[in-house]
Amino acid sequence: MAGAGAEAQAQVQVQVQVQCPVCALELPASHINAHLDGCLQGAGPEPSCKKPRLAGAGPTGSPGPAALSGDSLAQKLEGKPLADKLRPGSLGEYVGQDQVVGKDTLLRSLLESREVPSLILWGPPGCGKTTLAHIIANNSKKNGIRFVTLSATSAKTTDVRVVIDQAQNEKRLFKRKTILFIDEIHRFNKAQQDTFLPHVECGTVTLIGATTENPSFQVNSALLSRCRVIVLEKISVEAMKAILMRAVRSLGIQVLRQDEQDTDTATGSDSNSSESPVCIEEKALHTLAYLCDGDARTGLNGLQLAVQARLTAGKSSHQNSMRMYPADTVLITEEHVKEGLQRSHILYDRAVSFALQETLLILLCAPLKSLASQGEEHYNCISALHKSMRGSDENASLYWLARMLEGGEDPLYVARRLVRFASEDIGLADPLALPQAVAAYQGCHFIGMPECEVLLAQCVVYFARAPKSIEIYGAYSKVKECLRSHQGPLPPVPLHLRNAPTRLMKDLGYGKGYKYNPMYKEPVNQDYLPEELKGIDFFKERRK
Ligand SMILES: Nc1ncnc2c1ncn2[C@@H]1O[C@H](COP(=O)(O)OP(=O)(O)OP(=O)(O)O)[C@@H](O)[C@H]1O
Repeated sequence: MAGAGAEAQAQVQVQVQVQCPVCALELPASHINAHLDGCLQGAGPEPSCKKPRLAGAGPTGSPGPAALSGDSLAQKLEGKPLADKLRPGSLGEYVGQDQVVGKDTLLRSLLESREVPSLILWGPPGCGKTTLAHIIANNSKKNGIRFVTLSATSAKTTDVRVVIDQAQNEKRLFKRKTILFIDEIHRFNKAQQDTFLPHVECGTVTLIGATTENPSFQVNSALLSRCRVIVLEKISVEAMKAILMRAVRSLGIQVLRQDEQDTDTATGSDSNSSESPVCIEEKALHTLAYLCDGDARTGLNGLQLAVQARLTAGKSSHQNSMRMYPADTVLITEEHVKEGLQRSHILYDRAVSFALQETLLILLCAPLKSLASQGEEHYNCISALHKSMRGSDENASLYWLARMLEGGEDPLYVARRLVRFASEDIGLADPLALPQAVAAYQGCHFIGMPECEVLLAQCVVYFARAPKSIEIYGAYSKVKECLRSHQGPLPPVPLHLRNAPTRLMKDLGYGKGYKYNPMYKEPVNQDYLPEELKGIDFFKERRK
C-alpha cells in the first residue's frame, strides 16, 4: 500500500508545473533546474524565455509586464535594497559556488535528502552565505522544521537561551526540529558560543553559522568539531554577470550589446522596445561584474544606485545614437555604474573614508577596501608580501604591498613587519637592511599616508633584492629551544663571568679568574657558557 501511495505521489510530482523565476515560463518541475541553468548563465534567455519577472516580486513572485517605464521602475526600486528583493529562494536560482552546491556535492545531497547537519558557512562578504541559509530555511520549512535566525551583532546570550528553550519544547511536545541560523557568528565571544554547544551536541538545535572570518580562529573548537565547514568563494565574474543579468531582466531594463549599439537592437527583455525606456550597456554590466570583486551585494547595490541616479538625473544624452529607441530613453553607461558602485560603498561601507580619494582610485580600490577590513585577508596579504620578499620576487613584493596599502592597511603595520624581516630573512647577509627598515618605519610615522607609500616601496624592493640569511634567526631559535627543553633549574652563571661590585661578592668568588680580553694580544682561552653547555654550537647548520 505504502509503495502504491508513494508511486501515486511521484506521479503527481512529475506533473507539477512551476514558473521560471527569471523568465516566468511555466514548465514541469523536473525541467526547472536545467532550464534555469540556461536562463541564468546564458547571455540571453532561452528562445522560450520571453517574459521578464518584475523587480519586487520575490524569487517566487508573479511575473509582471515585460518592461517598465522610468517612473514605474523608480517605484520598484524603492523600499528594500535590490539585493534583498532578488535573494534566491531555491538552489535552482543560486548562481555559482558549484564546489559547494553543484551536482554530486555532499551539501546538495544532504539537502535533497532533507538531512541538514550543523554547518559553518565561511566566505567573503556578499558571496551568498545568508542566501544559502535562506534556501536551507525554505527547504526546511517545507519539511516541517523550524528555522530561527539570530544575528550575532545584535543578539544577546539571553536571546540564544530563549531560542534554545523554545527548541527544547518543540522537540519534546511536537517532535519538531529547529535550525538556528546565526549570522556573523564570529561576533559571539567564546562564552556566548558555549551557550549552545551542549544543545547542538544533543541535537536540540541544528546550528548554521555564517562568518567572514576563519572559523578556526573565531569559532569555539568544540563547537567547530560538531559542524561541517562549508567554504564559499568570491562569486566569479561569470556568475556575477549572470546575477546582474537576472537583475536587469527582473527590472525590465533592456541590455544594449556593444556590437549592437549601432544596429539598434537590444536583449534582456521583451522585444517590444518601445515599452522599455530604460537601457543599460552590456559593457556596463561586465564592468560592474569585475569591479564588485565577487561581492554580489556590492554589484546589485551598485546597479540599483546607478539606475536610481539615472532616473533622477533625467533622460539620456545618448539618445541620438540609439535610433530605434524613443527620444526619452534613459541609457545607463559604464560611467554610471562606476558612480553607482562608488555610491554603494559610501552608503554601505561606513568604515571607509573616501574624502581624500579621487574618483578612479575609489573605483579601483573599493573592492580592496572591503578586503582589507576582513581579518583573515589582512594576514594573508602580509604573509604573501613576506614570502615574496623572501623569494626575491620584487614584482610580487610590490604588488602585495600596494594591495595592502590601497586596501586601507595601516602603513606602520607593514613597516613593523619590514623591521622584523630585515633580521629574520636578511640578517648579517646585509646588515644595512635593519637600519633601512627602522628608517622606513620612522619615515612612515613622520609623514603618514599617502606620502609614505614610496618609502615602504623602496624598502620592500631593497629587501626583495637583498641577499638572504637566516643564520641568526636559526641560531636564536635553537637557543630558545635549548632553554625551553631544559629540565630542572637553569645552570648558574659561571662565577668568573659575574660582576663583583661589593666585597661580599668578591669574597664569594664573583669575577674570580676572569680574563679581560683587551689585555691579551692573543685569543683568550676562556669559557663563556655554563659548564653543562660546553662545546654546544647553535650555528651548526649554518646557511647563507
Ligand atoms: N550565489 C548567488 N546567486 C544569486 N544571488 C546571490 C548569490 N549570492 C549572493 N547573492 C545576492 O547577493 C546578496 C547578498 O548575499 P548574502 O547576503 O547571501 O551574502 P553573505 O555572504 O551572507 O554576505 P555578508 O557576509 O556580507 O552577510 C543576496 O541578497 C543576493 O541577492
